[in-house]
Amino acid sequence: MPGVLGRIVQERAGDYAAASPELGPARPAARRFEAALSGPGLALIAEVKRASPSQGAIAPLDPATAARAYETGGAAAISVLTEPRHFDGNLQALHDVIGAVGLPVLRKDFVVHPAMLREAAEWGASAALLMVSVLGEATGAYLEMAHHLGLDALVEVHDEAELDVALKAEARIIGVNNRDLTTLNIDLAVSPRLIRLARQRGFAGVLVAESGYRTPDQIAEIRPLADAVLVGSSLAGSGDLGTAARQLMTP
Ligand SMILES: O=C(O)c1ccccc1NCC(=O)[C@H](O)[C@H](O)COP(=O)(O)O
Repeated sequence: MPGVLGRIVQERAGDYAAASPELGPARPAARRFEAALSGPGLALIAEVKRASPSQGAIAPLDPATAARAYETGGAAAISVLTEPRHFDGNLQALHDVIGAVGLPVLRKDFVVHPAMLREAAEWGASAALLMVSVLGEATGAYLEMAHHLGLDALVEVHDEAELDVALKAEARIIGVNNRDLTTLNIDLAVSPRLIRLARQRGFAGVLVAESGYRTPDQIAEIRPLADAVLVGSSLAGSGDLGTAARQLMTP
């Protein structure tokens, strides 16, 4: 895996190399994250994102305060980055956000070990991100582990081959990332193309457009196609997160 993605995956694998892969007992599926994205209209997943490889430092957000602002601004769910080296995230941020809002919370990380899912469930997250670019054919096994733990899974794809893997794994929620994680280039045409393709292939689950959205006009393009949109940098760096969330999503 080339580029920054390869480096992050290697680092996260090292972080969890000594962790137990035991999941523990099965937990009931609450499906709160899925339900929050399934209502009428385009739902917003607003991301607590303090830094990133593409932007460097974005804003020194207090996670709980940021999440409350997003909730006030109309978000349907919150995404919290827990990767420490490149995104300035951590599990405490996840914990703080879960305690601060009534919305379902997604653990956004580079899941490479079952312990990362166990942690997400134990800390009270509703969902975890599973990246096909990272997990490949193991995506289905990780999806089963997430469901065993009562978690929803946002299964992320960036091209047609990855979409095929997500469909074969019987993902219920598929996210299409506009950002190529090897080059970090953003192409907002990726989500519409793959979302249409997923529907043509009979996918009846939840479809999420991810990354690169900054303006209401860009949101208008994806509104008729996606069930939800995941937005991080443009909201996190806005200075007034609640107002920015509401203005972005106002048609
Ligand atoms: O954001 C990055 O630079 C990045 C680099 C390498 C791997 C992942 C990366 N981002 C993860 C995400 O998918 C985004 O945080 C999320 O979709 C929100 O994107 P944006 O609204 O563009 O911040």
